[in-house]
Amino acid sequence: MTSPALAVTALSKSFGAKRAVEDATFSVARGEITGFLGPNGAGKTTVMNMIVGLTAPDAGAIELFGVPQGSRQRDLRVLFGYLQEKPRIYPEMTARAYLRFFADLYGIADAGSRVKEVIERVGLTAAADRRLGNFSRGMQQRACLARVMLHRPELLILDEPTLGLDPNGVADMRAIFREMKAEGVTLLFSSHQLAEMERVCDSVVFMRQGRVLATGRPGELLPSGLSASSLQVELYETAAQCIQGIAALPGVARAHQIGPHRLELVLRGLPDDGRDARAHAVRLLSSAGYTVLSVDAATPSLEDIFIGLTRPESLVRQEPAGLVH
Ligand SMILES: Nc1ncnc2c1ncn2[C@@H]1O[C@H](COP(=O)(O)OP(=O)(O)OP(=O)(O)O)[C@@H](O)[C@H]1O
Repeated sequence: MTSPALAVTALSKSFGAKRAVEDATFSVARGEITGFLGPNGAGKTTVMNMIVGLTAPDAGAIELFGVPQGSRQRDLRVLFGYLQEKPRIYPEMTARAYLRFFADLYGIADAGSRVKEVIERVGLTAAADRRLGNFSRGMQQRACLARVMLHRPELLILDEPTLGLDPNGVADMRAIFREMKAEGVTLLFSSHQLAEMERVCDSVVFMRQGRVLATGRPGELLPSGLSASSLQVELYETAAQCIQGIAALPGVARAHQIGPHRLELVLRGLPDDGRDARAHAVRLLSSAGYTVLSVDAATPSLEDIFIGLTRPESLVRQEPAGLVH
């Protein structure tokens, strides 16, 4: 079996009394885009710094393409590129000069043509001879991304690459990720842009308070308490009037208001079959005297999952403002 691009096992790190990362285990499949998610201070940057060798773990193991970190067999640094959160640029340099400077520093043989290639890859050809200081935040971020891909790494590790970008900048970044994936590059990136993660990620890893809470494919991850028997129900009656009565019905595990006439309902003891669950909900609510206008299987978004995992006491849909930078 082919080894994953990255395997992190039981990784821990403390800074003094602060346990920044505790027993973190996850892997990143080759050729996939993996999103690394968690609230501020979850430990994502610390994990990334340990993966790339900037921070020494207290315990645990890291393998890159099947090779243990610290092994002398191969210089692992050539395998990955790392874009740190808030990377530094040299504002007085043009994008081309900046990239040429690093290409020479890294000893890249075909520096001139490789610089041209990466400039094209991140869509900066027209601006290549402008000074970085005059670039927008999104363009600066693209120049930094170009820098970390100069040496043709097989794995890109990107810490908050979309932080501070406007929606166009985020969409550009997403397109670049997809193109890189199509070329066979593996990506691991942290982000708070949940909707963006959902659209671009093959897999996600959730962290909170130093621990990995969940890993998996976005469509398959379910927050605790949500299951395939979670439904969104639209009623003729107002949700506020009937929420308590519905929550008290036998067979209803939870009921939350999610709109003036909409409820999220979790039924008890049903098989994971959406059709059965919907039919059951209609019968249950109708026989209790409610008028059901529609019932949909609730497909949790990454945002729902994030809230479910990071605030287990609350599965009520909330505005993302408190979670997004
Ligand atoms: N060098 C350090 N010294 C002391 N504490 C640190 C150090 N680096 C990180 N921490 C602490 O470890 C915890 C994890 O921080 P980390 O930066 O890894 O989280 P994060 O998930 O990347 O957060 P953010 O999304 O805000 O960047 C935080 O409580 C942080 O304050």
